[in-house]
Amino acid sequence: MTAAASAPAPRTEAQLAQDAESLSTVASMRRLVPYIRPVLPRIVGGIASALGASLAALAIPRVLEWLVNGPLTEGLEHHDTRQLWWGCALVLGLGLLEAGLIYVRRQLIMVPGTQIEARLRTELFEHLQDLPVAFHDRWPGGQLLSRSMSDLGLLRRWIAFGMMLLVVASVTIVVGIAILVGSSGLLGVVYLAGALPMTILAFTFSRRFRRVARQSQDQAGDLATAVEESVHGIRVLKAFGRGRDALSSFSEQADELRTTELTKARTQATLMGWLTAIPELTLGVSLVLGVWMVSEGRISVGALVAFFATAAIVNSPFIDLGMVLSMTLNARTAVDRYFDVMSTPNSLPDPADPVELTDPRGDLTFTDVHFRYGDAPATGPGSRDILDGVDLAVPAGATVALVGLTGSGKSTLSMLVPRLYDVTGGTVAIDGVDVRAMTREHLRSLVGVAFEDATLFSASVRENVLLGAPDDARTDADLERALEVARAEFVHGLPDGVDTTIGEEGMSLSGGQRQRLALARAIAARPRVLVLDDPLSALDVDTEEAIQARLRTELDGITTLIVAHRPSTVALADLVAVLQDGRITAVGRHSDLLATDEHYRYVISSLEEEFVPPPSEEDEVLREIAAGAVASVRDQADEGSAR
Ligand SMILES: Nc1ncnc2c1ncn2[C@@H]1O[C@H](COP(=O)(O)OP(=O)(O)OP(=O)(O)O)[C@@H](O)[C@H]1O
Repeated sequence: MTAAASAPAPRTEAQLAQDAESLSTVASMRRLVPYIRPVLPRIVGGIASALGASLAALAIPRVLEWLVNGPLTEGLEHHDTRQLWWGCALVLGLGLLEAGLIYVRRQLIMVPGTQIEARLRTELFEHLQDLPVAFHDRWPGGQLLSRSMSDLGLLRRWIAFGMMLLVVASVTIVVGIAILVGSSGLLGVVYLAGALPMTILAFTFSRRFRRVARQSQDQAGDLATAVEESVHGIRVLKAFGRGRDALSSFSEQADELRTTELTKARTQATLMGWLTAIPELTLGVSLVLGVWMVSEGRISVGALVAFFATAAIVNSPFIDLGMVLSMTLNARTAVDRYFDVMSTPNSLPDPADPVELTDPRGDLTFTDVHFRYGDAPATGPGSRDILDGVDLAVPAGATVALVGLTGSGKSTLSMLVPRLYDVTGGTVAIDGVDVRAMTREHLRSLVGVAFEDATLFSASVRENVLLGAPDDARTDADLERALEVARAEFVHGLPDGVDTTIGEEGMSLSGGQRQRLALARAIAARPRVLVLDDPLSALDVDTEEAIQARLRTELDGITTLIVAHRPSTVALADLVAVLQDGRITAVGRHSDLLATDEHYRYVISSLEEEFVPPPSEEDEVLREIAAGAVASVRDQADEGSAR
């Protein structure tokens, strides 16, 4: 059994969500510590400034108490206003200090949030690049997009605002209540009694809000996938007139998200309502009690004023707490969703002790290769290995065409060479070295690939073609050579030649043009082993022939495995290998196989049926008849208009 076969099955999205749910909010957020550590001084400075501002605010009522009890009563009786002025100056000073500290807090806290967000996003992108194709088969693009954009945006806002407000609100409440209980005794205890139902409420709210927050962020990801898919497939939707269907299914999803968002907003509004009402209620009760206590001479008027001024200051963080709690739970969901991806290990790791081929020849061998996709059922139909013991040797410098019925596994076999997937049994080797014994970077410097579905990037032609080229083969001459072999000289007619930026995924080019650039890219990489998966399928016959002629000399010395979907592609090859029932059942020259192998004859005849032949003499005659018919229609029209 191979390493890949024994690897644990990847966690599904639902399982990952469950794993995350089992963590406490503190445990979940603790995963951010390595990211927060480098910017910790600024964050601590910001929190300290915010705390200083709150303490300055809490000190103001103490000065007011002293002013009311001292300078305002006794002082004025003795016509002594000096202390009054000093008191006013102190209140002003504390107010200015509070404002100054709030300014410092904002300055300090602004940067860390954006720094952490940028680092998290870059690492996510890096990890996504590193994860194998099998991961991307399972994860919808929109989910990854929403995790790297909106989730990280939520996290930035929490770091810049929520985290600090959480600390400041908690400290202000604790210190404020301690002051209230310490200075006003019974009044403080009454106020404190209100904190108990609020704690219970906050706890119940957290559980409910967490569930709905996760649901809404997951639904937003699904919605992003729907947008991505319909934008990607806009041509198909328009061509089949399915725009309305796409819209109605999108509206359904958008409605679901809206309903979840509303539930979330209602849950938050309920909590905020209670967090506003309970302190106000306790304040009301305290007011009645306080007035009675003053009338009974149990506390001074100054103490009562100070109590209410302090309680007013403590009330506001109670209200903030509702908002901060929901921000924190949103951020926690964002962290969970981020680490769902980041904690997915790479199932195709580099070996601990990699082998490097210093002078590669390019012998490519498949020995008893087995493969099945991760989502294949363990039993029943579809449980068989797609590749079920493939043995094939492509000698260095040879070109072998892989031929088989549709769905026989030709593309799958070709993807095992650059390790886009790993075998689940057997080995794929270059010069006798298992491809899994090399680093992926080294392996991919040896192997060039071009697929039928030519993917290009929104970058210049030059950048696209030289994407995989080694450092010493990136000159203009290298670029021109690759373009010439792939017959992609059309790029010189583009507005900025090879420096023209081609639109998103190269959609501004024709299918054939994209394929030629993808082929040029594979050639520019100067590989020892070239894997071509029907890279000429979108080309007209003349262009294909011209490219084939050029490739035949160019491929001399490069080991080439070419998946053939057209009989003409077979002409490129020295040998043809027939893939049937997951195995190579015959290897030989095209003419020999035609004579000896019944399955090969069947496959070639089915490929010929699909293949549109080049124009024949008969076509030329038909074309002339058609041209004549068009001309006679035009003549009749001219006559009609003359009359
Ligand atoms: N990413 C995937 N996940 C699961 N199954 C897959 C995946 N890609 C291909 N398959 C399945 O593997 C089998 C072989 O597919 P593959 O594309 O290798 O065949 P092929 O011979 O190249 O076909 P064609 O000639 O039509 O291109 C098919 O049954 C296909 O449904």
